[in-house]
Amino acid sequence: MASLLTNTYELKTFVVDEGHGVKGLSELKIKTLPELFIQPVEKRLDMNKVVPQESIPVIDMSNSEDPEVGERICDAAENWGFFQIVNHGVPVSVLEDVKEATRRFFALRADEKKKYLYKNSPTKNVRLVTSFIPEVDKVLEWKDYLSCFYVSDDEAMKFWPSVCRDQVLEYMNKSESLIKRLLEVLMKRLGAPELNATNEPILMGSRRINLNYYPVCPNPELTVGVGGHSDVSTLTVLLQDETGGLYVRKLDSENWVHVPPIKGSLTINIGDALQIMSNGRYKSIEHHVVANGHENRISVPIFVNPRPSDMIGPLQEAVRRGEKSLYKKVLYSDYVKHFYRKSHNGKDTIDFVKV
Ligand SMILES: COc1cc(/C=C/C(=O)SCCNC(=O)CCNC(=O)[C@H](O)C(C)(C)COP(=O)(O)OP(=O)(O)OC[C@H]2O[C@@H](n3cnc4c(N)ncnc43)[C@H](O)[C@@H]2OP(=O)(O)O)ccc1O
Ligand SMILES: O=C(O)CCC(=O)C(=O)O
Ligand SMILES: [Fe+2]
Repeated sequence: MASLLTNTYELKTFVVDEGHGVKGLSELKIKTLPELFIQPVEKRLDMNKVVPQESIPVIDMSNSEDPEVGERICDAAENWGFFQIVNHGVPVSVLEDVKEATRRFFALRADEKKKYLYKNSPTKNVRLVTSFIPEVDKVLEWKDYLSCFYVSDDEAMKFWPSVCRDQVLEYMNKSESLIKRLLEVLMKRLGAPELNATNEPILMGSRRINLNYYPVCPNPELTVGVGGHSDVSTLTVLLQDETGGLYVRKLDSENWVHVPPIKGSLTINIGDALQIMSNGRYKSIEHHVVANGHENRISVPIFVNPRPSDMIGPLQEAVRRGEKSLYKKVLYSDYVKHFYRKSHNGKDTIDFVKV
Protein backbone atom coordinates (compact mmCIF):
# COMPACT_ATOMS: atom_id res chain seq x y z
CA MET A 1 0.00 0.00 0.00
CA ALA A 2 2.89 2.40 0.75
CA SER A 3 4.08 2.43 -2.87
CA LEU A 4 0.49 2.77 -4.14
CA LEU A 5 0.15 6.01 -2.24
CA THR A 6 3.48 7.52 -3.26
CA ASN A 7 3.76 6.29 -6.83
CA THR A 8 1.43 8.39 -8.99
CA TYR A 9 1.50 5.91 -11.85
CA GLU A 10 0.47 3.01 -9.58
CA LEU A 11 -2.15 5.16 -7.89
CA LYS A 12 -3.71 6.25 -11.20
CA THR A 13 -3.71 2.65 -12.42
CA PHE A 14 -5.52 1.51 -9.27
CA VAL A 15 -8.04 4.35 -9.23
CA VAL A 16 -8.68 5.07 -12.90
CA ASP A 17 -7.82 1.93 -14.87
CA GLU A 18 -8.75 -0.95 -12.58
CA GLY A 19 -12.27 0.06 -11.60
CA HIS A 20 -11.48 0.75 -7.92
CA GLY A 21 -12.16 4.46 -8.29
CA VAL A 22 -11.72 6.89 -5.42
CA LYS A 23 -14.23 4.72 -3.57
CA GLY A 24 -11.66 1.88 -3.56
CA LEU A 25 -9.02 4.30 -2.31
CA SER A 26 -11.29 5.63 0.42
CA GLU A 27 -12.00 2.07 1.57
CA LEU A 28 -8.28 1.52 2.16
CA LYS A 29 -8.83 3.93 5.07
CA ILE A 30 -5.90 6.11 4.07
CA LYS A 31 -5.17 8.88 6.54
CA THR A 32 -3.69 11.44 4.16
CA LEU A 33 -4.90 12.61 0.77
CA PRO A 34 -2.42 11.64 -1.99
CA GLU A 35 -0.88 14.54 -3.88
CA LEU A 36 -2.70 13.52 -7.08
CA PHE A 37 -5.91 14.90 -5.53
CA ILE A 38 -4.56 18.08 -3.90
CA GLN A 39 -6.18 20.94 -5.79
CA PRO A 40 -4.57 24.37 -6.14
CA VAL A 41 -6.13 26.77 -3.64
CA GLU A 42 -7.97 28.71 -6.35
CA LYS A 43 -9.84 25.55 -7.44
CA ARG A 44 -11.15 24.79 -3.93
CA LEU A 45 -14.27 26.39 -2.53
CA ASP A 46 -13.43 29.36 -0.30
CA MET A 47 -15.72 28.83 2.69
CA ASN A 48 -15.34 32.52 3.62
CA LYS A 49 -17.33 33.31 0.48
CA VAL A 50 -20.31 31.16 1.47
CA VAL A 51 -23.34 33.21 2.57
CA PRO A 52 -25.22 30.97 5.04
CA GLN A 53 -28.26 33.24 5.37
CA GLU A 54 -29.20 32.94 1.67
CA SER A 55 -30.77 30.12 -0.29
CA ILE A 56 -31.93 29.36 -3.81
CA PRO A 57 -35.72 29.51 -4.35
CA VAL A 58 -37.82 26.52 -3.30
CA ILE A 59 -40.91 26.19 -5.52
CA ASP A 60 -43.99 24.11 -4.72
CA MET A 61 -45.25 22.59 -7.98
CA SER A 62 -48.39 20.94 -6.62
CA ASN A 63 -50.42 23.35 -8.74
CA SER A 64 -48.10 23.47 -11.71
CA GLU A 65 -50.71 25.06 -14.05
CA ASP A 66 -51.00 28.09 -11.75
CA PRO A 67 -49.52 31.11 -13.62
CA GLU A 68 -47.94 32.26 -10.35
CA VAL A 69 -45.91 29.03 -10.21
CA GLY A 70 -44.79 29.66 -13.79
CA GLU A 71 -43.66 33.18 -12.85
CA ARG A 72 -41.64 31.87 -9.92
CA ILE A 73 -39.91 29.29 -12.13
CA CYS A 74 -38.98 31.89 -14.76
CA ASP A 75 -37.84 34.41 -12.13
CA ALA A 76 -35.63 31.75 -10.54
CA ALA A 77 -34.20 30.81 -13.96
CA GLU A 78 -33.35 34.47 -14.64
CA ASN A 79 -32.04 35.47 -11.24
CA TRP A 80 -30.52 32.30 -9.81
CA GLY A 81 -30.27 29.73 -12.61
CA PHE A 82 -30.94 27.18 -9.87
CA PHE A 83 -34.01 26.28 -7.81
CA GLN A 84 -35.43 23.40 -5.82
CA ILE A 85 -38.88 21.97 -6.47
CA VAL A 86 -41.20 20.05 -4.17
CA ASN A 87 -44.49 18.25 -5.00
CA HIS A 88 -43.15 17.87 -8.53
CA GLY A 89 -45.03 14.69 -9.42
CA VAL A 90 -42.07 12.27 -9.53
CA PRO A 91 -42.99 9.67 -6.90
CA VAL A 92 -40.74 9.64 -3.84
CA SER A 93 -40.47 5.83 -4.18
CA VAL A 94 -38.90 6.29 -7.64
CA LEU A 95 -36.33 8.71 -6.17
CA GLU A 96 -35.55 6.38 -3.27
CA ASP A 97 -35.19 3.41 -5.65
CA VAL A 98 -32.72 5.19 -7.92
CA LYS A 99 -30.60 6.26 -4.94
CA GLU A 100 -30.56 2.66 -3.71
CA ALA A 101 -29.68 1.44 -7.22
CA THR A 102 -26.76 3.91 -7.33
CA ARG A 103 -25.44 2.56 -4.03
CA ARG A 104 -25.86 -0.99 -5.40
CA PHE A 105 -23.83 -0.20 -8.51
CA PHE A 106 -20.96 1.35 -6.58
CA ALA A 107 -21.01 -1.53 -4.07
CA LEU A 108 -20.04 -3.95 -6.88
CA ARG A 109 -16.52 -5.38 -6.79
CA ALA A 110 -13.93 -3.52 -8.87
CA ASP A 111 -13.64 -6.38 -11.36
CA GLU A 112 -17.40 -6.11 -12.04
CA LYS A 113 -17.39 -2.29 -12.31
CA LYS A 114 -14.32 -2.42 -14.53
CA LYS A 115 -16.48 -3.79 -17.36
CA TYR A 116 -18.00 -0.30 -17.68
CA LEU A 117 -14.71 1.61 -18.09
CA TYR A 118 -14.59 3.28 -21.52
CA LYS A 119 -11.80 0.96 -22.69
CA ASN A 120 -13.85 -2.17 -21.81
CA SER A 121 -17.43 -1.05 -22.37
CA PRO A 122 -19.04 -2.54 -25.50
CA THR A 123 -20.79 0.81 -26.06
CA LYS A 124 -19.49 4.36 -25.72
CA ASN A 125 -22.87 5.34 -24.31
CA VAL A 126 -22.02 3.81 -20.91
CA ARG A 127 -18.84 4.71 -19.11
CA LEU A 128 -17.48 4.53 -15.60
CA VAL A 129 -15.12 7.40 -14.83
CA THR A 130 -13.17 8.84 -11.90
CA SER A 131 -12.68 12.60 -11.57
CA PHE A 132 -14.05 14.43 -14.65
CA ILE A 133 -11.68 13.53 -17.50
CA PRO A 134 -8.72 11.72 -15.91
CA GLU A 135 -6.76 11.90 -19.19
CA VAL A 136 -6.92 15.70 -19.07
CA ASP A 137 -7.29 16.62 -15.37
CA LYS A 138 -3.83 17.41 -13.94
CA VAL A 139 -5.21 17.00 -10.43
CA LEU A 140 -8.04 14.49 -9.97
CA GLU A 141 -11.41 15.29 -8.40
CA TRP A 142 -12.73 13.13 -5.56
CA LYS A 143 -15.64 11.54 -7.42
CA ASP A 144 -16.53 8.38 -9.35
CA TYR A 145 -19.42 8.39 -11.82
CA LEU A 146 -21.26 6.12 -14.17
CA SER A 147 -22.50 8.06 -17.21
CA CYS A 148 -25.28 6.63 -19.40
CA PHE A 149 -26.39 8.32 -22.61
CA TYR A 150 -29.96 7.23 -23.42
CA VAL A 151 -30.44 5.94 -26.93
CA SER A 152 -33.35 3.49 -26.60
CA ASP A 153 -34.87 1.11 -24.07
CA ASP A 154 -33.45 -1.82 -26.05
CA GLU A 155 -29.94 -0.42 -25.91
CA ALA A 156 -30.28 0.33 -22.20
CA MET A 157 -31.55 -3.20 -21.48
CA LYS A 158 -28.56 -4.62 -23.31
CA PHE A 159 -25.74 -2.43 -22.01
CA TRP A 160 -26.65 -0.59 -18.81
CA PRO A 161 -25.65 -2.40 -15.59
CA SER A 162 -28.48 -4.72 -14.56
CA VAL A 163 -28.14 -3.77 -10.85
CA CYS A 164 -29.38 -0.23 -11.54
CA ARG A 165 -30.81 -0.13 -15.08
CA ASP A 166 -34.53 -0.53 -14.31
CA GLN A 167 -34.55 2.09 -11.56
CA VAL A 168 -32.57 4.57 -13.66
CA LEU A 169 -34.96 4.13 -16.60
CA GLU A 170 -37.96 4.53 -14.32
CA TYR A 171 -36.52 7.77 -12.90
CA MET A 172 -35.95 9.06 -16.45
CA ASN A 173 -39.45 8.10 -17.60
CA LYS A 174 -41.22 9.46 -14.54
CA SER A 175 -39.38 12.80 -14.88
CA GLU A 176 -40.45 13.37 -18.46
CA SER A 177 -43.70 15.26 -17.85
CA LEU A 178 -41.99 17.45 -15.24
CA ILE A 179 -39.26 18.33 -17.75
CA LYS A 180 -41.88 19.20 -20.38
CA ARG A 181 -43.78 21.39 -17.93
CA LEU A 182 -40.63 23.30 -16.94
CA LEU A 183 -39.65 23.88 -20.56
CA GLU A 184 -43.17 24.96 -21.55
CA VAL A 185 -43.20 27.59 -18.82
CA LEU A 186 -39.71 28.83 -19.68
CA MET A 187 -40.52 29.05 -23.41
CA LYS A 188 -43.69 30.98 -22.68
CA ARG A 189 -41.80 33.81 -21.02
CA LEU A 190 -39.51 34.05 -24.06
CA GLY A 191 -42.60 34.42 -26.24
CA ALA A 192 -41.68 31.18 -28.03
CA PRO A 193 -44.18 28.45 -28.96
CA GLU A 194 -44.64 26.40 -25.79
CA LEU A 195 -43.52 22.96 -27.05
CA ASN A 196 -44.06 21.55 -30.51
CA ALA A 197 -42.59 19.04 -32.94
CA THR A 198 -39.92 21.58 -33.99
CA ASN A 199 -38.63 22.93 -30.71
CA GLU A 200 -39.17 19.93 -28.40
CA PRO A 201 -36.31 17.84 -29.89
CA ILE A 202 -33.94 20.84 -29.75
CA LEU A 203 -34.79 21.47 -26.12
CA MET A 204 -35.00 17.90 -24.84
CA GLY A 205 -34.08 15.56 -27.69
CA SER A 206 -31.37 13.70 -25.77
CA ARG A 207 -30.71 12.76 -22.19
CA ARG A 208 -27.64 11.68 -20.25
CA ILE A 209 -27.90 10.39 -16.70
CA ASN A 210 -24.94 10.24 -14.33
CA LEU A 211 -24.72 8.27 -11.10
CA ASN A 212 -22.27 10.25 -8.94
CA TYR A 213 -20.46 8.76 -5.95
CA TYR A 214 -18.37 10.92 -3.59
CA PRO A 215 -16.73 8.68 -0.98
CA VAL A 216 -15.45 9.82 2.41
CA CYS A 217 -12.25 11.78 1.89
CA PRO A 218 -9.28 11.96 4.31
CA ASN A 219 -8.55 15.70 3.78
CA PRO A 220 -11.72 17.12 2.21
CA GLU A 221 -10.54 20.73 2.53
CA LEU A 222 -7.63 20.05 0.12
CA THR A 223 -9.66 18.77 -2.80
CA VAL A 224 -13.05 19.02 -4.57
CA GLY A 225 -15.91 16.61 -5.30
CA VAL A 226 -16.63 18.49 -8.51
CA GLY A 227 -14.77 21.67 -9.41
CA GLY A 228 -16.65 24.83 -10.35
CA HIS A 229 -18.42 24.33 -13.67
CA SER A 230 -21.66 24.99 -15.46
CA ASP A 231 -23.58 22.18 -17.16
CA VAL A 232 -23.78 22.08 -20.95
CA SER A 233 -27.37 20.82 -20.86
CA THR A 234 -30.63 22.65 -21.61
CA LEU A 235 -31.57 21.96 -18.04
CA THR A 236 -30.49 19.49 -15.38
CA VAL A 237 -32.76 17.64 -12.95
CA LEU A 238 -30.65 16.72 -9.94
CA LEU A 239 -31.46 14.26 -7.18
CA GLN A 240 -29.15 14.50 -4.17
CA ASP A 241 -29.08 12.42 -0.99
CA GLU A 242 -29.33 13.83 2.55
CA THR A 243 -25.59 14.64 2.90
CA GLY A 244 -25.33 18.13 1.35
CA GLY A 245 -22.25 19.69 -0.22
CA LEU A 246 -23.51 21.33 -3.43
CA TYR A 247 -22.78 25.08 -3.66
CA VAL A 248 -24.08 27.52 -6.26
CA ARG A 249 -22.50 30.84 -7.21
CA LYS A 250 -24.74 33.85 -6.68
CA LEU A 251 -25.42 35.68 -9.92
CA ASP A 252 -22.78 38.34 -10.71
CA SER A 253 -21.03 37.81 -7.39
CA GLU A 254 -18.08 36.08 -5.76
CA ASN A 255 -20.35 34.49 -3.16
CA TRP A 256 -21.67 30.94 -2.89
CA VAL A 257 -24.91 29.53 -1.54
CA HIS A 258 -25.44 25.99 -0.23
CA VAL A 259 -28.23 23.81 -1.66
CA PRO A 260 -29.58 22.06 1.45
CA PRO A 261 -31.06 18.59 0.95
CA ILE A 262 -34.86 18.68 1.23
CA LYS A 263 -36.54 15.29 1.44
CA GLY A 264 -38.41 14.45 -1.77
CA SER A 265 -37.16 17.54 -3.59
CA LEU A 266 -35.37 17.84 -6.92
CA THR A 267 -32.93 20.60 -7.84
CA ILE A 268 -33.28 22.16 -11.28
CA ASN A 269 -30.55 24.13 -12.97
CA ILE A 270 -30.37 25.91 -16.30
CA GLY A 271 -27.51 24.70 -18.53
CA ASP A 272 -25.41 26.47 -21.15
CA ALA A 273 -27.64 25.33 -24.04
CA LEU A 274 -30.64 27.19 -22.59
CA GLN A 275 -28.54 30.23 -21.67
CA ILE A 276 -27.51 30.34 -25.33
CA MET A 277 -31.03 29.74 -26.70
CA SER A 278 -32.53 32.41 -24.43
CA ASN A 279 -29.74 34.84 -25.45
CA GLY A 280 -28.56 35.10 -21.85
CA ARG A 281 -31.93 35.67 -20.21
CA TYR A 282 -31.88 32.33 -18.35
CA LYS A 283 -28.60 31.77 -16.50
CA SER A 284 -26.42 28.68 -16.48
CA ILE A 285 -24.74 29.12 -13.14
CA GLU A 286 -21.40 27.86 -11.88
CA HIS A 287 -21.67 25.22 -9.16
CA HIS A 288 -19.28 23.19 -7.10
CA VAL A 289 -19.40 20.10 -4.87
CA VAL A 290 -17.12 19.84 -1.84
CA ALA A 291 -15.60 16.58 -0.60
CA ASN A 292 -16.80 15.20 2.73
CA GLY A 293 -14.69 13.82 5.59
CA HIS A 294 -17.41 11.80 7.30
CA GLU A 295 -20.04 10.57 4.86
CA ASN A 296 -20.29 9.04 1.41
CA ARG A 297 -22.53 11.12 -0.83
CA ILE A 298 -24.46 10.26 -3.98
CA SER A 299 -26.31 12.37 -6.52
CA VAL A 300 -28.10 11.55 -9.76
CA PRO A 301 -28.35 14.29 -12.41
CA ILE A 302 -30.41 13.90 -15.57
CA PHE A 303 -28.89 16.17 -18.20
CA VAL A 304 -31.67 17.16 -20.60
CA ASN A 305 -30.01 18.19 -23.85
CA PRO A 306 -30.54 19.10 -27.50
CA ARG A 307 -29.74 16.25 -29.90
CA PRO A 308 -26.03 16.08 -30.78
CA SER A 309 -26.93 16.90 -34.42
CA ASP A 310 -28.85 20.10 -33.55
CA MET A 311 -27.54 23.55 -34.38
CA ILE A 312 -28.18 25.75 -31.37
CA GLY A 313 -28.10 29.51 -31.08
CA PRO A 314 -30.31 32.29 -29.70
CA LEU A 315 -33.98 31.57 -30.54
CA GLN A 316 -35.67 34.05 -32.89
CA GLU A 317 -38.08 35.04 -30.13
CA ALA A 318 -35.20 35.73 -27.73
CA VAL A 319 -33.61 38.28 -30.09
CA ARG A 320 -36.74 39.92 -31.45
CA ARG A 321 -37.09 43.67 -30.90
CA GLY A 322 -33.53 44.18 -32.17
CA GLU A 323 -31.69 42.60 -29.25
CA LYS A 324 -28.14 41.67 -30.31
CA SER A 325 -27.24 37.97 -30.42
CA LEU A 326 -24.74 37.26 -27.66
CA TYR A 327 -23.84 33.81 -28.99
CA LYS A 328 -22.89 32.26 -32.32
CA LYS A 329 -24.67 29.22 -33.67
CA VAL A 330 -22.93 25.95 -32.88
CA LEU A 331 -23.46 22.27 -33.58
CA TYR A 332 -24.41 20.88 -30.16
CA SER A 333 -22.03 17.89 -30.41
CA ASP A 334 -19.14 20.33 -31.09
CA TYR A 335 -20.12 22.28 -27.98
CA VAL A 336 -20.18 19.08 -25.85
CA LYS A 337 -16.87 17.88 -27.28
CA HIS A 338 -15.33 21.23 -26.36
CA PHE A 339 -16.63 20.75 -22.79
CA TYR A 340 -15.10 17.26 -22.59
CA ARG A 341 -11.71 18.38 -23.89
CA LYS A 342 -10.74 20.43 -20.83
CA SER A 343 -10.92 20.26 -17.05
CA HIS A 344 -13.60 22.09 -15.11
CA ASN A 345 -12.90 25.80 -15.10
CA GLY A 346 -15.92 27.74 -13.95
CA LYS A 347 -18.08 29.18 -16.72
CA ASP A 348 -15.46 29.12 -19.45
CA THR A 349 -17.13 26.60 -21.81
CA ILE A 350 -19.58 29.22 -23.07
CA ASP A 351 -16.71 31.49 -24.17
CA PHE A 352 -16.44 29.06 -27.11
CA VAL A 353 -19.58 30.58 -28.66
CA LYS A 354 -19.57 34.19 -27.41
CA VAL A 355 -19.88 36.74 -30.21
C1 LIG B 1 -19.60 18.22 -13.71
O1 LIG B 1 -19.13 17.03 -13.89
C2 LIG B 1 -19.61 16.38 -14.94
C3 LIG B 1 -20.51 16.76 -15.80
C4 LIG B 1 -20.87 15.98 -16.88
C5 LIG B 1 -21.86 16.34 -17.88
C6 LIG B 1 -22.52 17.46 -17.86
C7 LIG B 1 -23.46 17.73 -18.90
O2 LIG B 1 -24.01 18.80 -18.99
S1 LIG B 1 -23.73 16.43 -19.95
C8 LIG B 1 -24.66 16.90 -21.31
C9 LIG B 1 -23.82 16.22 -22.22
N1 LIG B 1 -24.44 16.05 -23.49
C10 LIG B 1 -24.18 14.93 -24.11
O3 LIG B 1 -23.51 14.07 -23.59
C11 LIG B 1 -24.74 14.81 -25.48
C12 LIG B 1 -24.58 13.46 -25.91
N2 LIG B 1 -23.20 13.10 -26.20
C13 LIG B 1 -22.84 12.80 -27.41
O4 LIG B 1 -23.64 12.89 -28.30
C14 LIG B 1 -21.44 12.35 -27.67
O5 LIG B 1 -20.82 11.84 -26.53
C15 LIG B 1 -20.57 13.46 -28.32
C16 LIG B 1 -20.29 14.58 -27.32
C17 LIG B 1 -21.27 14.06 -29.54
C18 LIG B 1 -19.28 12.87 -28.78
O6 LIG B 1 -19.57 11.72 -29.50
P1 LIG B 1 -18.51 11.01 -30.42
O7 LIG B 1 -17.82 12.00 -31.29
O8 LIG B 1 -19.26 9.91 -31.09
O9 LIG B 1 -17.40 10.41 -29.49
P2 LIG B 1 -17.36 9.99 -27.99
O10 LIG B 1 -16.40 8.84 -27.95
O11 LIG B 1 -18.70 9.75 -27.40
O12 LIG B 1 -16.71 11.23 -27.24
C19 LIG B 1 -15.85 12.22 -27.82
C20 LIG B 1 -15.02 12.88 -26.76
O13 LIG B 1 -15.74 13.32 -25.62
C21 LIG B 1 -15.34 12.61 -24.48
N3 LIG B 1 -16.54 12.21 -23.76
C22 LIG B 1 -17.72 11.95 -24.28
N4 LIG B 1 -18.59 11.64 -23.32
C23 LIG B 1 -17.94 11.70 -22.17
C24 LIG B 1 -18.32 11.47 -20.84
N5 LIG B 1 -19.53 11.11 -20.46
N6 LIG B 1 -17.40 11.64 -19.92
C25 LIG B 1 -16.15 12.01 -20.22
N7 LIG B 1 -15.73 12.22 -21.48
C26 LIG B 1 -16.62 12.07 -22.44
C27 LIG B 1 -14.59 11.44 -24.97
O14 LIG B 1 -13.56 11.11 -24.09
C28 LIG B 1 -14.03 11.89 -26.30
O15 LIG B 1 -12.82 12.57 -26.20
P3 LIG B 1 -11.72 12.51 -27.38
O16 LIG B 1 -10.68 13.48 -26.94
O17 LIG B 1 -11.26 11.08 -27.37
O18 LIG B 1 -12.42 12.88 -28.66
C29 LIG B 1 -20.29 14.77 -17.01
C30 LIG B 1 -19.34 14.35 -16.11
C31 LIG B 1 -18.97 15.15 -15.03
O19 LIG B 1 -18.01 14.81 -14.09
O1 LIG C 1 -23.47 16.19 -7.05
C1 LIG C 1 -24.07 17.23 -7.21
O2 LIG C 1 -24.80 17.72 -6.35
C2 LIG C 1 -23.90 18.01 -8.51
C3 LIG C 1 -23.14 17.28 -9.57
C4 LIG C 1 -22.95 18.08 -10.81
O3 LIG C 1 -22.91 19.28 -10.77
C5 LIG C 1 -22.82 17.40 -12.12
O4 LIG C 1 -22.73 16.15 -12.16
O5 LIG C 1 -22.82 18.12 -13.15
FE1 LIG D 1 -23.17 20.15 -12.75
